[in-house]
Amino acid sequence: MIWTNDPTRLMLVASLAMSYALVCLAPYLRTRRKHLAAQRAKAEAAANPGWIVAYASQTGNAEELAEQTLATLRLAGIPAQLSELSALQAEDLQRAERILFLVSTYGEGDAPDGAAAFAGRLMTKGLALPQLHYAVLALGDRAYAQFCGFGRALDAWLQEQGAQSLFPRVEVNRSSAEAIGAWRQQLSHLAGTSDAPDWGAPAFAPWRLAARVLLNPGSAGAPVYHLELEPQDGVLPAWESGDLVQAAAPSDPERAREYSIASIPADGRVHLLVRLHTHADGSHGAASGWLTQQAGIGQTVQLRLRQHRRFRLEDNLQRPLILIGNGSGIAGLRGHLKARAAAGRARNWLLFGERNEAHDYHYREELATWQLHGKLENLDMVFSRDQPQRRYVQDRLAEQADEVRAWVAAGAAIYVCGSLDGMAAGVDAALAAALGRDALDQLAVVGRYRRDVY
Ligand SMILES: Cc1cc2nc3c(=O)[nH]c(=O)nc-3n(C[C@H](O)[C@H](O)[C@H](O)COP(=O)(O)O)c2cc1C
Repeated sequence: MIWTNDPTRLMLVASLAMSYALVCLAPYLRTRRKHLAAQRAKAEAAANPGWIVAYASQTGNAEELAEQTLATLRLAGIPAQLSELSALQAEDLQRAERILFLVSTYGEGDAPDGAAAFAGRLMTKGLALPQLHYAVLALGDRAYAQFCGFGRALDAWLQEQGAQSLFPRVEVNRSSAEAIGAWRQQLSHLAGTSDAPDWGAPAFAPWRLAARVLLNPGSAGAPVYHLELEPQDGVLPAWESGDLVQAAAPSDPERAREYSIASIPADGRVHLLVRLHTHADGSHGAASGWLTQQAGIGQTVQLRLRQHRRFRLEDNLQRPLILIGNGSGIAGLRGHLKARAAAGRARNWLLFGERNEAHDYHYREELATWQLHGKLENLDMVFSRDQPQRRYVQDRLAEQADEVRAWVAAGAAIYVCGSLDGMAAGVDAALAAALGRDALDQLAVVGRYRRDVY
């Protein structure tokens, strides 16, 4: 710069320097303002931690209701956060002033898989919780002996710890709209809103039945059909492998059945595996009878797709995968294998059980093709009735304990899909024997042991 005494020029230089300083300062001030705001928010959050909406869910019902509960609170301006029950530590419970628990029940009155560790870790001990106000929404099904067993146990434990209930436990039988309505009403009352969004019945959409094939002619078991469906409006909704559909017979829309989706959106259709259910009196199950016997090709079927986060691949897409199942459980596992093949993930090990190789080897060619192209590293098919001594998938798993340990040590995740009776408990025991019970529980907590058993 050339030195000058000219006052006009001096003014100009000074104002330029000032503008430059402001330009430099503005981002700094913005960042600082943001920083201070974040600090203030943090301090406020510490002073008033807000409400916690904690859920324990196996197939997503409790999770979905927890999300709706959270939305209702936030709409009312109440700070609230969502948490899986298993993520809560003793200190969180002792610090919190308000927690809404939404939990389902599995097994025989047990916690859903993901919450087993919470039940074992915290609910077996005493923990003073006099500051805690809470409510429980317990999901279950009256067809089971221990109706809402886990929700009731959680409620009783909280009472014993001195926590105070905000209103009596609400029990939901088979997603009853009435009970869910009662929970919503209590919530609106607490939150001081009358304009809570309606959590109305899920919307079903019309789909066209495009194909149906009997997969197991001559089987000793009930007939299993492969179905393909296309949306009537031609617009394929998004879903991920592991998700479910709900389907109901037109004659009995109240009793929708859930089926695992056996395809991925790239297939252009929803594939389902439906086993025809026959009651003792010879009549067919409403949904399975409708889907496999009554609905004709081209006819409209009402479906609703449902996210099933607990059984999605998520981060496990990157990991080696051990897929275990039996019977119609191949549906959910096939969805995952398709997603893996599409993503170029080849470290897949399928252990699958059915009755006879001659009749019940579902998707045989497809599995062989994946193997041939290196997309399925290990395939263990176990046919229970092809030898004098019955053999099940858990027996194979027990023989392969070393291999299971090696895969898990290499970071594998484990997915189990199929029947609860006979398979799920046997597989769980074989995995616990191979890996150790605590290690298996820990895998469930971090989402590396996921089950869709029914
Ligand atoms: C294999 C299995 C076992 C179940 N056991 C029970 C039970 O013992 N008691 C009960 O009330 N409900 C039981 N249920 C019903 C579930 O709790 C109910 O379907 C609930 O809506 C599931 O919610 P979620 O999707 O959040 O896991 C069971 C369901 C299945 C599939």
